[in-house]
Amino acid sequence: MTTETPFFEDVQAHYDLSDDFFALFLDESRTYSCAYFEKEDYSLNEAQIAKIDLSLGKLGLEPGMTLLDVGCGWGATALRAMEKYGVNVIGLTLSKNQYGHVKKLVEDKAAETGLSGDIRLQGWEEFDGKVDRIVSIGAFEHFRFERHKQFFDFAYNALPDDGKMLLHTITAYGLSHHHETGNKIGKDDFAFLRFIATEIFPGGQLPLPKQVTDGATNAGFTVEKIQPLQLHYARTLDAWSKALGENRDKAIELCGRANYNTYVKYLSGCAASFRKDMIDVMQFTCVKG
Ligand SMILES: C[S@@+](CC[C@H](N)C(=O)[O-])C[C@H]1O[C@@H](n2cnc3c(N)ncnc32)[C@H](O)[C@@H]1O
Repeated sequence: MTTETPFFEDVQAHYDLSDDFFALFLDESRTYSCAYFEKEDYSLNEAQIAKIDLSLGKLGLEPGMTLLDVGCGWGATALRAMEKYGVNVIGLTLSKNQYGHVKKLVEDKAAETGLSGDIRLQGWEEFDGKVDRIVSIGAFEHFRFERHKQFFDFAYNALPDDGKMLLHTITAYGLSHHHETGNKIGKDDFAFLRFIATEIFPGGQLPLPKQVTDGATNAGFTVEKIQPLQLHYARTLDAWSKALGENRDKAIELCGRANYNTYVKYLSGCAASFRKDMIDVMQFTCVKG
């Protein structure tokens, strides 16, 4: 456990806008991260389940283990882990709305399966237990550079000698990458990323892939595999944009025209940033031992 206070206010400013609003464009599992279109004809929901299975499948889960989900969102990964792998789960979120939504679902699943399911309104900064495996999907972007070392040390110490962590995060590319690839990046591209880090995800920061691998290896992990999913995120964002557009009137009724317009800009602009190779999204399999 660290002595740091999690960034509750910044995180809640985004996720606690309105559950009904997010439900208008997310799939029915309310997974809010890059889907994995493993098969060309997958629906968004099938691709979200495929991403969750891809992530959990890298962890070597065995029935009876305890899995920590750092940034459990609306609970799809924790529920799937209980159902498919027979593991106990602890899920952490900083969002009050997500906590209210997932706690009951996971408790019901625990009663049905005889497993333990514990959802907490708590940051990893405040977590003090030992677990067998860690999964973290789409949360690292909120942790801030100055806490990366603490996060990797925390994860390393929470795991047993043969422990594993699957870390899934959006990453940025530096100027040297754009020089090498001949990618034409302009002021507007950087202005868009600033808009995301101020108006959409306040305090959000995108690491370079090397920052993730250095952070993990400095803590003692070996990064066994890195899997980029860049164009899968563009496609996910297209699906969210389309669904939001189809629900325009309801979205405006729930959250106002300004929020609707901001989300249209955010979702379509992020899809373009993935396609332009400005940003990527990667799964890092970090193993101890
Ligand atoms: C983009 S959502 C992803 C949710 C989920 N993993 C998914 O794929 O749908 C990011 C999640 O990270 C959580 N989060 C952000 N900072 C956190 C922290 N310091 N500790 C724990 N959770 C955090 C948020 O509350 C939210 O649940």
